[in-house]
Amino acid sequence: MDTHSKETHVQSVFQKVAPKYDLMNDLISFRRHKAWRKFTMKQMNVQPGDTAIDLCCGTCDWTIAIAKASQNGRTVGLDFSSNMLEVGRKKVDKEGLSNQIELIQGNAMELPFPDNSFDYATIGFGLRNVADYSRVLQEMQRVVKPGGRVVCLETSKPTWQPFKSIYYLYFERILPLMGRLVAKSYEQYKWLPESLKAFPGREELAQMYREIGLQNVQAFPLTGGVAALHIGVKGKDKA
Ligand SMILES: C[S@@+](CC[C@H](N)C(=O)[O-])C[C@H]1O[C@@H](n2cnc3c(N)ncnc32)[C@H](O)[C@@H]1O
Repeated sequence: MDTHSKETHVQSVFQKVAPKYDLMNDLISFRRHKAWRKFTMKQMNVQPGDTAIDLCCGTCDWTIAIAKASQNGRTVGLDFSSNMLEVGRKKVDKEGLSNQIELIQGNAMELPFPDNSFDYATIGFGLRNVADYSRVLQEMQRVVKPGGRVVCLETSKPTWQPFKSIYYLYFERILPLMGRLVAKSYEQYKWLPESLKAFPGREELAQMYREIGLQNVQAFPLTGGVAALHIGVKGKDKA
């Protein structure tokens, strides 16, 4: 799929699933995504005053968690789906964080910020959806300060048989049916396994981090490798 077709397809998927996105996340991951997010926040160790940009922020769960941890630190959420942002904005308002969190409709491939702007750049279940993974990681590296972190939480590929076979059966056959039943979106939930197929495995993604120059790269498998957390640091020489 070329860049334009992938972006158009992905945008239409999320415009459609936005109202049911949070419910479906709980269902399809058996609520594991909450534990993955908690583990991620622990590893990030955000300090009061830290600043962050959350790419592909969607309905803003991670954006809100970062803003709370950084207390008064500037937090930006960026996404290209107006419907996902709308759901997110309601949650941000409900949490009383609308003065701290700035939500922007934009493309993760071209961040509208100067170099060295943030302490963290994060992307949650978003990298798999973009047209050029490496370009987005480079953009994340560009906008963090030297010493800042590029953090990616994403579905991944378990390698251990027989778990792997059961997982693929669930992901490719059962999950789209759940999408049809609950969110009335069979085609949209078919996109999840399709996008995972093309996405690098845990080690390959860590290698991609290193290739663009990120340092001290850590890759954590989550729940038998069905998800993974990657963290890399921007070198002081990259200012
Ligand atoms: C699976 S959702 C993840 C939402 C949220 N980060 C989370 O952790 O639940 C993926 C999001 O990425 C957004 N997205 C995909 N490609 C994008 C791009 N190129 N630029 C901006 N947003 C994008 C979609 O609109 C969608 O809201």
